[in-house]
Amino acid sequence: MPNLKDPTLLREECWLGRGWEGAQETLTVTDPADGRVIARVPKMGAAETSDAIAAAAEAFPDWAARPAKERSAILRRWFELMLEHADDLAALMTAEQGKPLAEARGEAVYAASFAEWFAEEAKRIYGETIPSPSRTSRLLVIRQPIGVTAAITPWNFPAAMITRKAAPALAAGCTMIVKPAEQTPLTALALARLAEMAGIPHGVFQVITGDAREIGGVLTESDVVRKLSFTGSTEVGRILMEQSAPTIKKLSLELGGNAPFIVFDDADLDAAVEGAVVSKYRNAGQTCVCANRLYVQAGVYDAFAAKLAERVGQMKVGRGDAPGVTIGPLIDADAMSKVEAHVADAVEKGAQVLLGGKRSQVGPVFYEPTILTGVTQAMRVAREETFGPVAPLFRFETEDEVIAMANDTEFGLAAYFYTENARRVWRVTEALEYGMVGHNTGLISNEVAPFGGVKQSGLGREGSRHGIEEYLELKYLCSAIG
Ligand SMILES: NC(=O)c1ccc[n+]([C@@H]2O[C@H](COP(=O)([O-])OP(=O)(O)OC[C@H]3O[C@@H](n4cnc5c(N)ncnc54)[C@H](O)[C@@H]3O)[C@@H](O)[C@H]2O)c1
Ligand SMILES: O=C[C@H](O)CS(=O)(=O)O
Repeated sequence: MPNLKDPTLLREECWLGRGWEGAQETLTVTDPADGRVIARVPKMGAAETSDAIAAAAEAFPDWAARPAKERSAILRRWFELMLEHADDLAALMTAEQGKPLAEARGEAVYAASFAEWFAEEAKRIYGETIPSPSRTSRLLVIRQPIGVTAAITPWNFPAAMITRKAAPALAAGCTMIVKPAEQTPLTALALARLAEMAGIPHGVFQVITGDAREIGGVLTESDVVRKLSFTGSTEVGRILMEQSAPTIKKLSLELGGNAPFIVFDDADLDAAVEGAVVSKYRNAGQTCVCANRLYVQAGVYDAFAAKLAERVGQMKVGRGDAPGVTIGPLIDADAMSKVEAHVADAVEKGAQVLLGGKRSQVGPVFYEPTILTGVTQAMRVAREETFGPVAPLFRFETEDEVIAMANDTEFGLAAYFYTENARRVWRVTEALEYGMVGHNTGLISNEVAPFGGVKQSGLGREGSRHGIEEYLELKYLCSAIG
């Protein structure tokens, strides 16, 4: 475990309504780079989840009744504390998730930005007046917090996926119970420690670790929990959607992706290579918006492949806390098996390995940054989210052909394309069936823009002015004055 500047950020207890709580049974937290146990956290279950829901319900009225400016100031303090402790948050993320330290620090700042943004949005939850159709009535709309909410989050962005939910929830006046991924609880618990330091009252923000199915079952079945925000695989999103149906919960689902990355003949190839690198290899390819399929127009295919290989060949595989490392470990052996299966399937069906294509010597869950050529739609990499540092290059001839291939998936989260043709920008942007599109860039995520997907990549949006609407209900008043 790294030495933290503030050791109180390393928590092996849950942050619940009554404060920090342990449990007889614990779950181990391991460093993915070498499998070492770095901490133990409580294995909480149904009883503790029910208690957390009760505490959240008890805290809700006062938190919702506070002036928005007061909630805003507390969220702002949480933001400031995240920035002040960014190095410690980064050290915890690298220790339990494996990402390179520089990326982890970037995530700490990114996570903090959601608290900053929604501290501001808290003060702008406006209502509406509506011109009445009659002389004797007056109509208006107010926005109110939905109440007790829950969040279930993934391991790949242990900090940002929590604040992207908790910040708007608390800004709106809701209370939130977070169940982080079992692989990355330490970052979540450190955020809880910072929430405690920021003065977020007990019960308003809780972090519970333990049995995912058991905790998730109680959260989804409870009629007190009026909103569930989930980020994770589409498969689990379906399960939670089904479990939430009996209580008609409001849902936000940020699910799987299968991003196309399209390079047209007229693209700036150097820019396209840089965009491909940042989109594909960030977090060792373990991001929901990473380029999963790279479509390159025939006229520039060989040149792009060569440039990309030269650039990727400079990458360094290793532990995330080692100097100069750009590709850290995959999260676990299952992730490694999936990446290997995807590469083997592609090669078996005729693809060639231009670079990498095998496990790194660094360790059992390290995979070499890889480029495949001669890839076709018949291969698994075309249909499934690889979630690893593998760039499969597909060749295409025409714009219509590549749009059809890009849209030939049940996913619709992010898509990218490179062209210098202004007319093509509008044609391709409007034709791509995705929630988010990057033009001449491979990095689109920030706190001010609406993040989310269409089709089976999810429901709703996070961040931006839209993100807070997920935690509000509209109430319409018709007042007779005649
Ligand atoms: N769209 C986005 O913003 C976004 C962001 C990050 C990750 N993801 C997606 O998440 C996936 C990778 O993350 P992951 O492996 O953590 O996903 P996952 O779906 O396996 O797990 C996500 C969370 O759900 C919990 N969970 C799993 N099964 C559950 C159940 N039956 N009941 C209740 N909770 C359950 C896990 O403990 C974890 O906290 C990828 O598909 C990736 O694309 C999407
Ligand atoms: O994995 C997907 C996350 O949303 C990562 S990011 O928001 O694109 O940084």
